[in-house]
Amino acid sequence: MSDIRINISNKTYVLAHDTEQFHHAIADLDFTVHPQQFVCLVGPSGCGKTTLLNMIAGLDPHFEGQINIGQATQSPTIGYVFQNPRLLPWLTVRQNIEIVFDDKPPTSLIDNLLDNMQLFDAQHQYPERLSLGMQRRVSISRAFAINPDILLMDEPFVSLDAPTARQVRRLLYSLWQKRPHTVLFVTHDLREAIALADRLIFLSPSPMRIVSDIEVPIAREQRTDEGCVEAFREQLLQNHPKISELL
Ligand SMILES: Nc1ncnc2c1ncn2[C@@H]1O[C@H](COP(=O)(O)OP(=O)(O)OP(=O)(O)O)[C@@H](O)[C@H]1O
Repeated sequence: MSDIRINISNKTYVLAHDTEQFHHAIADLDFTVHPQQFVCLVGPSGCGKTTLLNMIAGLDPHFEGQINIGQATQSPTIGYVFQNPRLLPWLTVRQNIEIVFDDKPPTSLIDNLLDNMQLFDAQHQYPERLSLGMQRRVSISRAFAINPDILLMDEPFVSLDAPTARQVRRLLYSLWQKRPHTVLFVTHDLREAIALADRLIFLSPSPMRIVSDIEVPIAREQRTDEGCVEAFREQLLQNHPKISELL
């Protein structure tokens, strides 16, 4: 897998054709993500983060600019964890993960994912019986199942209570360490971003641009130390006061 280059000069939504009303969502956004880098995108509500992920996923081709992922000859595999877990209610946990395969996947692959996400005992349950935290773990497992080159995650822990979010974050992190992929992870939570990311990209209100692009210098083994994360957060807010306006 090579670098991902994102260079978007303009993304505009047409709000009403008859009155020529537009929303200028993204302008002059240019950055490169290196293989297996974990990047958190942080920006205010409505600034265009989901729009950007949809464009990278190929779900929205209507923009000016270029997104270059991997080799031109080989299209990359992209996993997408949406804000809403989007599980199929008539399928069990296990079937909701298996559904991303054309043929039946190896039993051990699904077993390992279920095990890693602490879902093994719930594998035959249907989504309506699952807590939101469990549903989110299923959707993360489903995205990892295809062993993606790039994993797009759109606020996957939003609306979870703090202890559940911490638990799912730890599970995600340990899964990612076993199978590192390039990750673009959207969040509003600066502590969460610092605990997970190699790099933080702060984004402006629309039209969305990069405000700051900052490496996280904390060693991986120290990321579970909340004191360490908090100290870096305070330092960041002090050195880059504009960031607090974006949270
Ligand atoms: N299909 C669409 N048609 C018109 N406007 C849209 C469409 N999709 C998104 N928008 C607008 O584009 C802007 C960016 O939306 P987007 O969902 O990408 O923001 P976001 O940063 O992901 O927000 P949040 O953090 O609240 O999820 C918003 O003003 C939104 O109303």
